[in-house]
Amino acid sequence: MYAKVIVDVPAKQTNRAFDYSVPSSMKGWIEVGSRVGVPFGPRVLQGFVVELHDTTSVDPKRLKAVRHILDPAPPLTEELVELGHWMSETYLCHEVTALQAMLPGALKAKYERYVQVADIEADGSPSMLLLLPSQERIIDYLQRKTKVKMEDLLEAFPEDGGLIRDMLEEGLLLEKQGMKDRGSAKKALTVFPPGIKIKQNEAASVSHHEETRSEAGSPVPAAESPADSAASREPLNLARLADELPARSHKQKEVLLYLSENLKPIRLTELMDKLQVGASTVKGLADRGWIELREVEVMRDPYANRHFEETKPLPLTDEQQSVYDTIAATLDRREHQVYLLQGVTGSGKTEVYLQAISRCLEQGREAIVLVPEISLTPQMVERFKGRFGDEVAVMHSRLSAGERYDEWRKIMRRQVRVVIGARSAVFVPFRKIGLIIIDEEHESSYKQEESPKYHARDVAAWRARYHGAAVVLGSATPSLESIQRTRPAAGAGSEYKLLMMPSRVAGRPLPPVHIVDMREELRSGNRSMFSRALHRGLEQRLQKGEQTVLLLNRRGYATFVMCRTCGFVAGCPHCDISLTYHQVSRTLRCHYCGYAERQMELCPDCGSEHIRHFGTGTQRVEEELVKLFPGIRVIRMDVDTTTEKGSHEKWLTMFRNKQADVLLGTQMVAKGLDFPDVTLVGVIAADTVLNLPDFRSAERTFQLLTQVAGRAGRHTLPGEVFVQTYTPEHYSVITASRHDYDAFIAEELPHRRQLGYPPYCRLILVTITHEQIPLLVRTAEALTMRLRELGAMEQGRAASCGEDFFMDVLGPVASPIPRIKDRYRFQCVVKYRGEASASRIVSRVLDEFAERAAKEKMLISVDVDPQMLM
Ligand SMILES: Nc1ncnc2c1ncn2[C@@H]1O[C@H](COP(=O)(O)OP(=O)(O)OP(=O)(O)O)[C@@H](O)[C@H]1O
Ligand SMILES: [Zn+2]
Ligand SMILES: [Zn+2]
Repeated sequence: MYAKVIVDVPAKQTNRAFDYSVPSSMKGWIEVGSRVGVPFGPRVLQGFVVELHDTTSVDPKRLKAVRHILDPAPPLTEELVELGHWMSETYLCHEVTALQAMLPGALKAKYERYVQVADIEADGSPSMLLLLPSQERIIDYLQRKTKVKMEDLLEAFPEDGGLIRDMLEEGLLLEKQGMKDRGSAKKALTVFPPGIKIKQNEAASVSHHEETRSEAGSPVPAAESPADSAASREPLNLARLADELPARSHKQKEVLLYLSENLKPIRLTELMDKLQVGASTVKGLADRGWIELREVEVMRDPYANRHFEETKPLPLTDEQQSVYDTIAATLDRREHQVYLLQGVTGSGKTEVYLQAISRCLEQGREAIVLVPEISLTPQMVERFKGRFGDEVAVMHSRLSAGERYDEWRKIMRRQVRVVIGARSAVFVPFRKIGLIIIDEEHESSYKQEESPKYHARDVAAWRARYHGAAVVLGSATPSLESIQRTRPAAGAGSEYKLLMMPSRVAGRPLPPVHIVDMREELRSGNRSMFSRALHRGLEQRLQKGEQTVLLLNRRGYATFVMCRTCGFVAGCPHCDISLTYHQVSRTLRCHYCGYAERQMELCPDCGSEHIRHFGTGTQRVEEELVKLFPGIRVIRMDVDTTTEKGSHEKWLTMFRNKQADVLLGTQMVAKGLDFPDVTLVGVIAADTVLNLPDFRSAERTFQLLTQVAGRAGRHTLPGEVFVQTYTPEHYSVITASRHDYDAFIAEELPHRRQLGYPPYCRLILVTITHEQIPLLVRTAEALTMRLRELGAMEQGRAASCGEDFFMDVLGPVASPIPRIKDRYRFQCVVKYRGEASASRIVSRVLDEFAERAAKEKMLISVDVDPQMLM
């Protein structure tokens, strides 16, 4: 048997599958999707099996063999391997990068370099070797230990770095590379009464309230287990043994009696807690061979101590019902279809998701729910756990690597059938997907900014097509790309189908939104960041004991340091960007390269002491709130206050329990929250996004304002919204204030069409970086020219066959951030319409330039469908 393996070296030369032979011992094990260790040159690398064959075109004698299989069951499915291939072509990334992105961080290989003594004997010339005493000491040290890391060796012989290097060069020492996973299963000592035979898998949920679903359906290494041998003997009678013990061993008696009544494995710590005995008491019994004590894998469950109120399906409103019926019919027919569910804020989209998932589970299929990271709030998790209980795994970045790994293992073991998570949860290794839901589908966080630069929406559609599954994209403010796809294309049907829920549940009205012109405020002498109207609104809410949500957009309110005498702004010496002030550590930091320096006391330019630290915008708002309304209780949620694990949850619970009057924050407070007593929403400054040099800025402004306005008056109390702005005439502000999506796109789409931006064209952003500008400019220009040339040729070819294809290349120009980490950055933008040939052209040009780029140390990166042109 032969395997094609993609190795873990993201480079052009290795971006293809290599052939290996499969030793017969592995034949029953190895599968497409297995993670393996394979010899590659002098090293052993991690790789993924992408194909298995009985024959090979390579001379079998020249093939190396697969060295190890790294996991008991393959972490990837055949489908995911195929998806990886599609991603590499679509997003122009290395295939291994795509495959790696599908695994939890814990499974990503970490390489460790070990130092070994060369096998001198085998060289046949031992007598020729004359070792220096210092060399002998090093060899002696290495022979006494195993797996000595290079760093450790250098630490043990701090004087001899040069000597060690020489020994490596002379071949006296060898460097070996080993592999290690970043995270691992957590183990806990577990007590086994005699005669209890248990499989590793089941042991995993020992003494956990979750019941164990049967087999994972995957082979697990037959661990040498003491319980197995115990089982072959006649089970010991624990009660009788307890009698044999002397009276002073009453603690041990207690343990034996407990175990004789509860003939099942129990975690050591739990047993100690229960019976108030020490570990030595239990270990003593194990030493006598009466019980078994061994380590088993346990699951970390971040929600273990949480009780979720069970919820029952609500009777649906007419609008919900008709949307649900359409989705359910598609599920029943096992058809593939992407739905765009446009439902205003508070229209009850979540209840539709829940009931659609129920239907999908009844069919024995699985469901994935994606939500933006910041709206993966406890409230959201609660809704799904409340309906589906232990069937739900949660994946988000606030879990530790270990916790995430455990959630992922639950999926591998088929212990859960619903996953709710942020972007990367789209890759969970389910095998029978029936439904994928993407909530707030317009959110830019569904696009990954690092390679693989995939969009979860498109990956979801791909997977759903593979499985014959439905996709539901939900939003009150769909992205223009998605809404465009609901419109019939020339000569064909539409790609997505539009479903609408235009009204709020129970006939509740959308809140009135008042636009406040802040220029007007200034003219009337109000210099505060609160307009008089918002001030009055806050006052009223405080009197009535109702709550307020205040939004301050983080972007545009950077936290920087400026000299008030000369206007000097502290910038990063390596990047063209200002440094960010971190109040806690009193440092200035660069968010792009990590450069940090101490807070300035004097201006480096003019020596002035008048340095002003602009704290986070939210911090300033908080200060002003407290000044204006003494005694006001404010919860501030921003990057500074939510880094600590669980802090998010803590703040929101406090707010829900009405321990605060105001929830003040960045985008975090705009989405998904559903609090009955919030009757006022204030937007401190609506323009901060509008001023960004980004063709999506109007769309983002409209979305953010609509979302945050949607937090008010969601239950019985009516709500009200104030939007403060310096551009009250802008259509994104006006249409958002009227909750009028159609009016917004009626203004926005013609702009996009005129400028040739998405959704009318697609974009590919090519960024080129180098330390020297002249070289950079030359290469950037050559590359852009070549793109233009090939684009024109393709356009000509398409025109002659009557195909619709258009391609244009803008640039090259300096990137909006012209320098990062001492590298200058230039970019060009490919605009195109029509089928995928543009990415083929870009891919071809990259290939042509690969050698030159390597020689010149030029870095070229590509972003297909970029969210930002940065
Ligand atoms: N059929 C129903 N009957 C009664 N109440 C409902 C029903 N459906 C939803 N609700 C309630 O209406 C409120 C709003 O629903 P939900 O949060 O799902 O809205 P949404 O459409 O997701 O809004 P947003 O886009 O703002 O997140 C919730 O409190 C929910 O419990
Ligand atoms: Zn100065
Ligand atoms: Zn920097």
